[in-house]
Amino acid sequence: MDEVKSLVGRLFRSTSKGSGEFQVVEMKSMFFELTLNVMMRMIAGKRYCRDGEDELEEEKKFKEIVRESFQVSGATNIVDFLPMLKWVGLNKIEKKLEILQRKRDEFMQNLIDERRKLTSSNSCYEQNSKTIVDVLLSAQETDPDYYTDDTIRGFMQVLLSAGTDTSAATMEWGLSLLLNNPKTLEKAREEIDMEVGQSRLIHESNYERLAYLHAVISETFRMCPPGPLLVPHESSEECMVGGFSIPRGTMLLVNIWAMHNDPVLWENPTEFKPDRFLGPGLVKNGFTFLPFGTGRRGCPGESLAMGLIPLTVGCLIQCFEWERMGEEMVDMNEGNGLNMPKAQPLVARCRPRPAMMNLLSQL
Ligand code: HEM
Repeated sequence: MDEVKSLVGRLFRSTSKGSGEFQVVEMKSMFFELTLNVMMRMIAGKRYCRDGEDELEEEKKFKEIVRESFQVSGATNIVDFLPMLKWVGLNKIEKKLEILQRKRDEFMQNLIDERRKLTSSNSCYEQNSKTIVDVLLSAQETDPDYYTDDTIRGFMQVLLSAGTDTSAATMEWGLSLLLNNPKTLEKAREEIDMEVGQSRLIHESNYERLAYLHAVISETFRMCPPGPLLVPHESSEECMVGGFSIPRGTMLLVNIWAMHNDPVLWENPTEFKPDRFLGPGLVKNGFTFLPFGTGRRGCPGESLAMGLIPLTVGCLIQCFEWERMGEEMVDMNEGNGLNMPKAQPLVARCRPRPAMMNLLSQL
């Protein structure tokens, strides 16, 4: 909640300068910084994106590592397909990855060492301020062969790359869809005004009563799933899938984008219709809607994401008025990258809602 409040406060400060005029805001980086702060606070108890304060050297280094990691994560490495090209010097991506990995390891190791020092020197260390690194370090005490520093660094990196861009991209797609469908935005706001009011921000405890907001998020996941092919799975035994015999050891990619947009399964799949997730028409067969995958290797971050995304999008609807940059629709094309990013970062016009000014000025 702290981080969502901080995002809302930051947006308020940057949009309340004019005399009630709409201001242009770029939302992609705002969402990304929000999810980066949430993850890094959980992992190591630190935030790296702070509003209005001078950037520390450590913050600069961290942002550079994150930027480089995302740049190379979706890149095609031609040497994977034609290994002999390595000998003619076409392995630049591999070299880049090696350098990046060294930088990442050094950075993560410093964080581990810092937490190790802090927890061992602080005898009245509070249980509820434990980070993921602290938990892994205490597991290291009982099982040092498994929980090595190397493994802990790996955990940190996986959580960071799986938990930031996915949630940020969903918020960006969701707000873009709402800007292109202002009546839906209005309906979601009416629900929030009725169930939460205007004297406090949405809280997770209100979720049960915000069915339409959740339907908006589900419809966003249906149309723009951030893991469109899940992650590659491998058959551990020979099996039959949809009448095809799949040998043991086959790599299986599940195209959930195609499933979520299949006209046989969904009426008018290209239309943004959150109502399809409400009431008796609710999708009953869970295997037609799998934004987080399923089974043993399904996403372990689902509840975290489903705590954060409705909260963020809901607070933005509750506190601000939103408009597209002009008559033209927000561009909904996809760019390159693992998590189906938008081709163009979302830029919109935004101003605080008069009814929320009192609350916003206290943030
Ligand atoms: C909008 C948010 C998110 C979406 C749509 C999403 C989606 C997915 C999908 C589709 C998979 C592959 C599942 C499969 O193949 O069956 C996955 C795996 C994973 N996700 Fe997420 N995720 C999100 C947020 C998060 C967050 C916040 C975290 C971390 C806290 C996280 C951590 C992971 C990890 C560690 C895996 C690998 C699990 C494994 O291989 O066993 N994800 N996610």
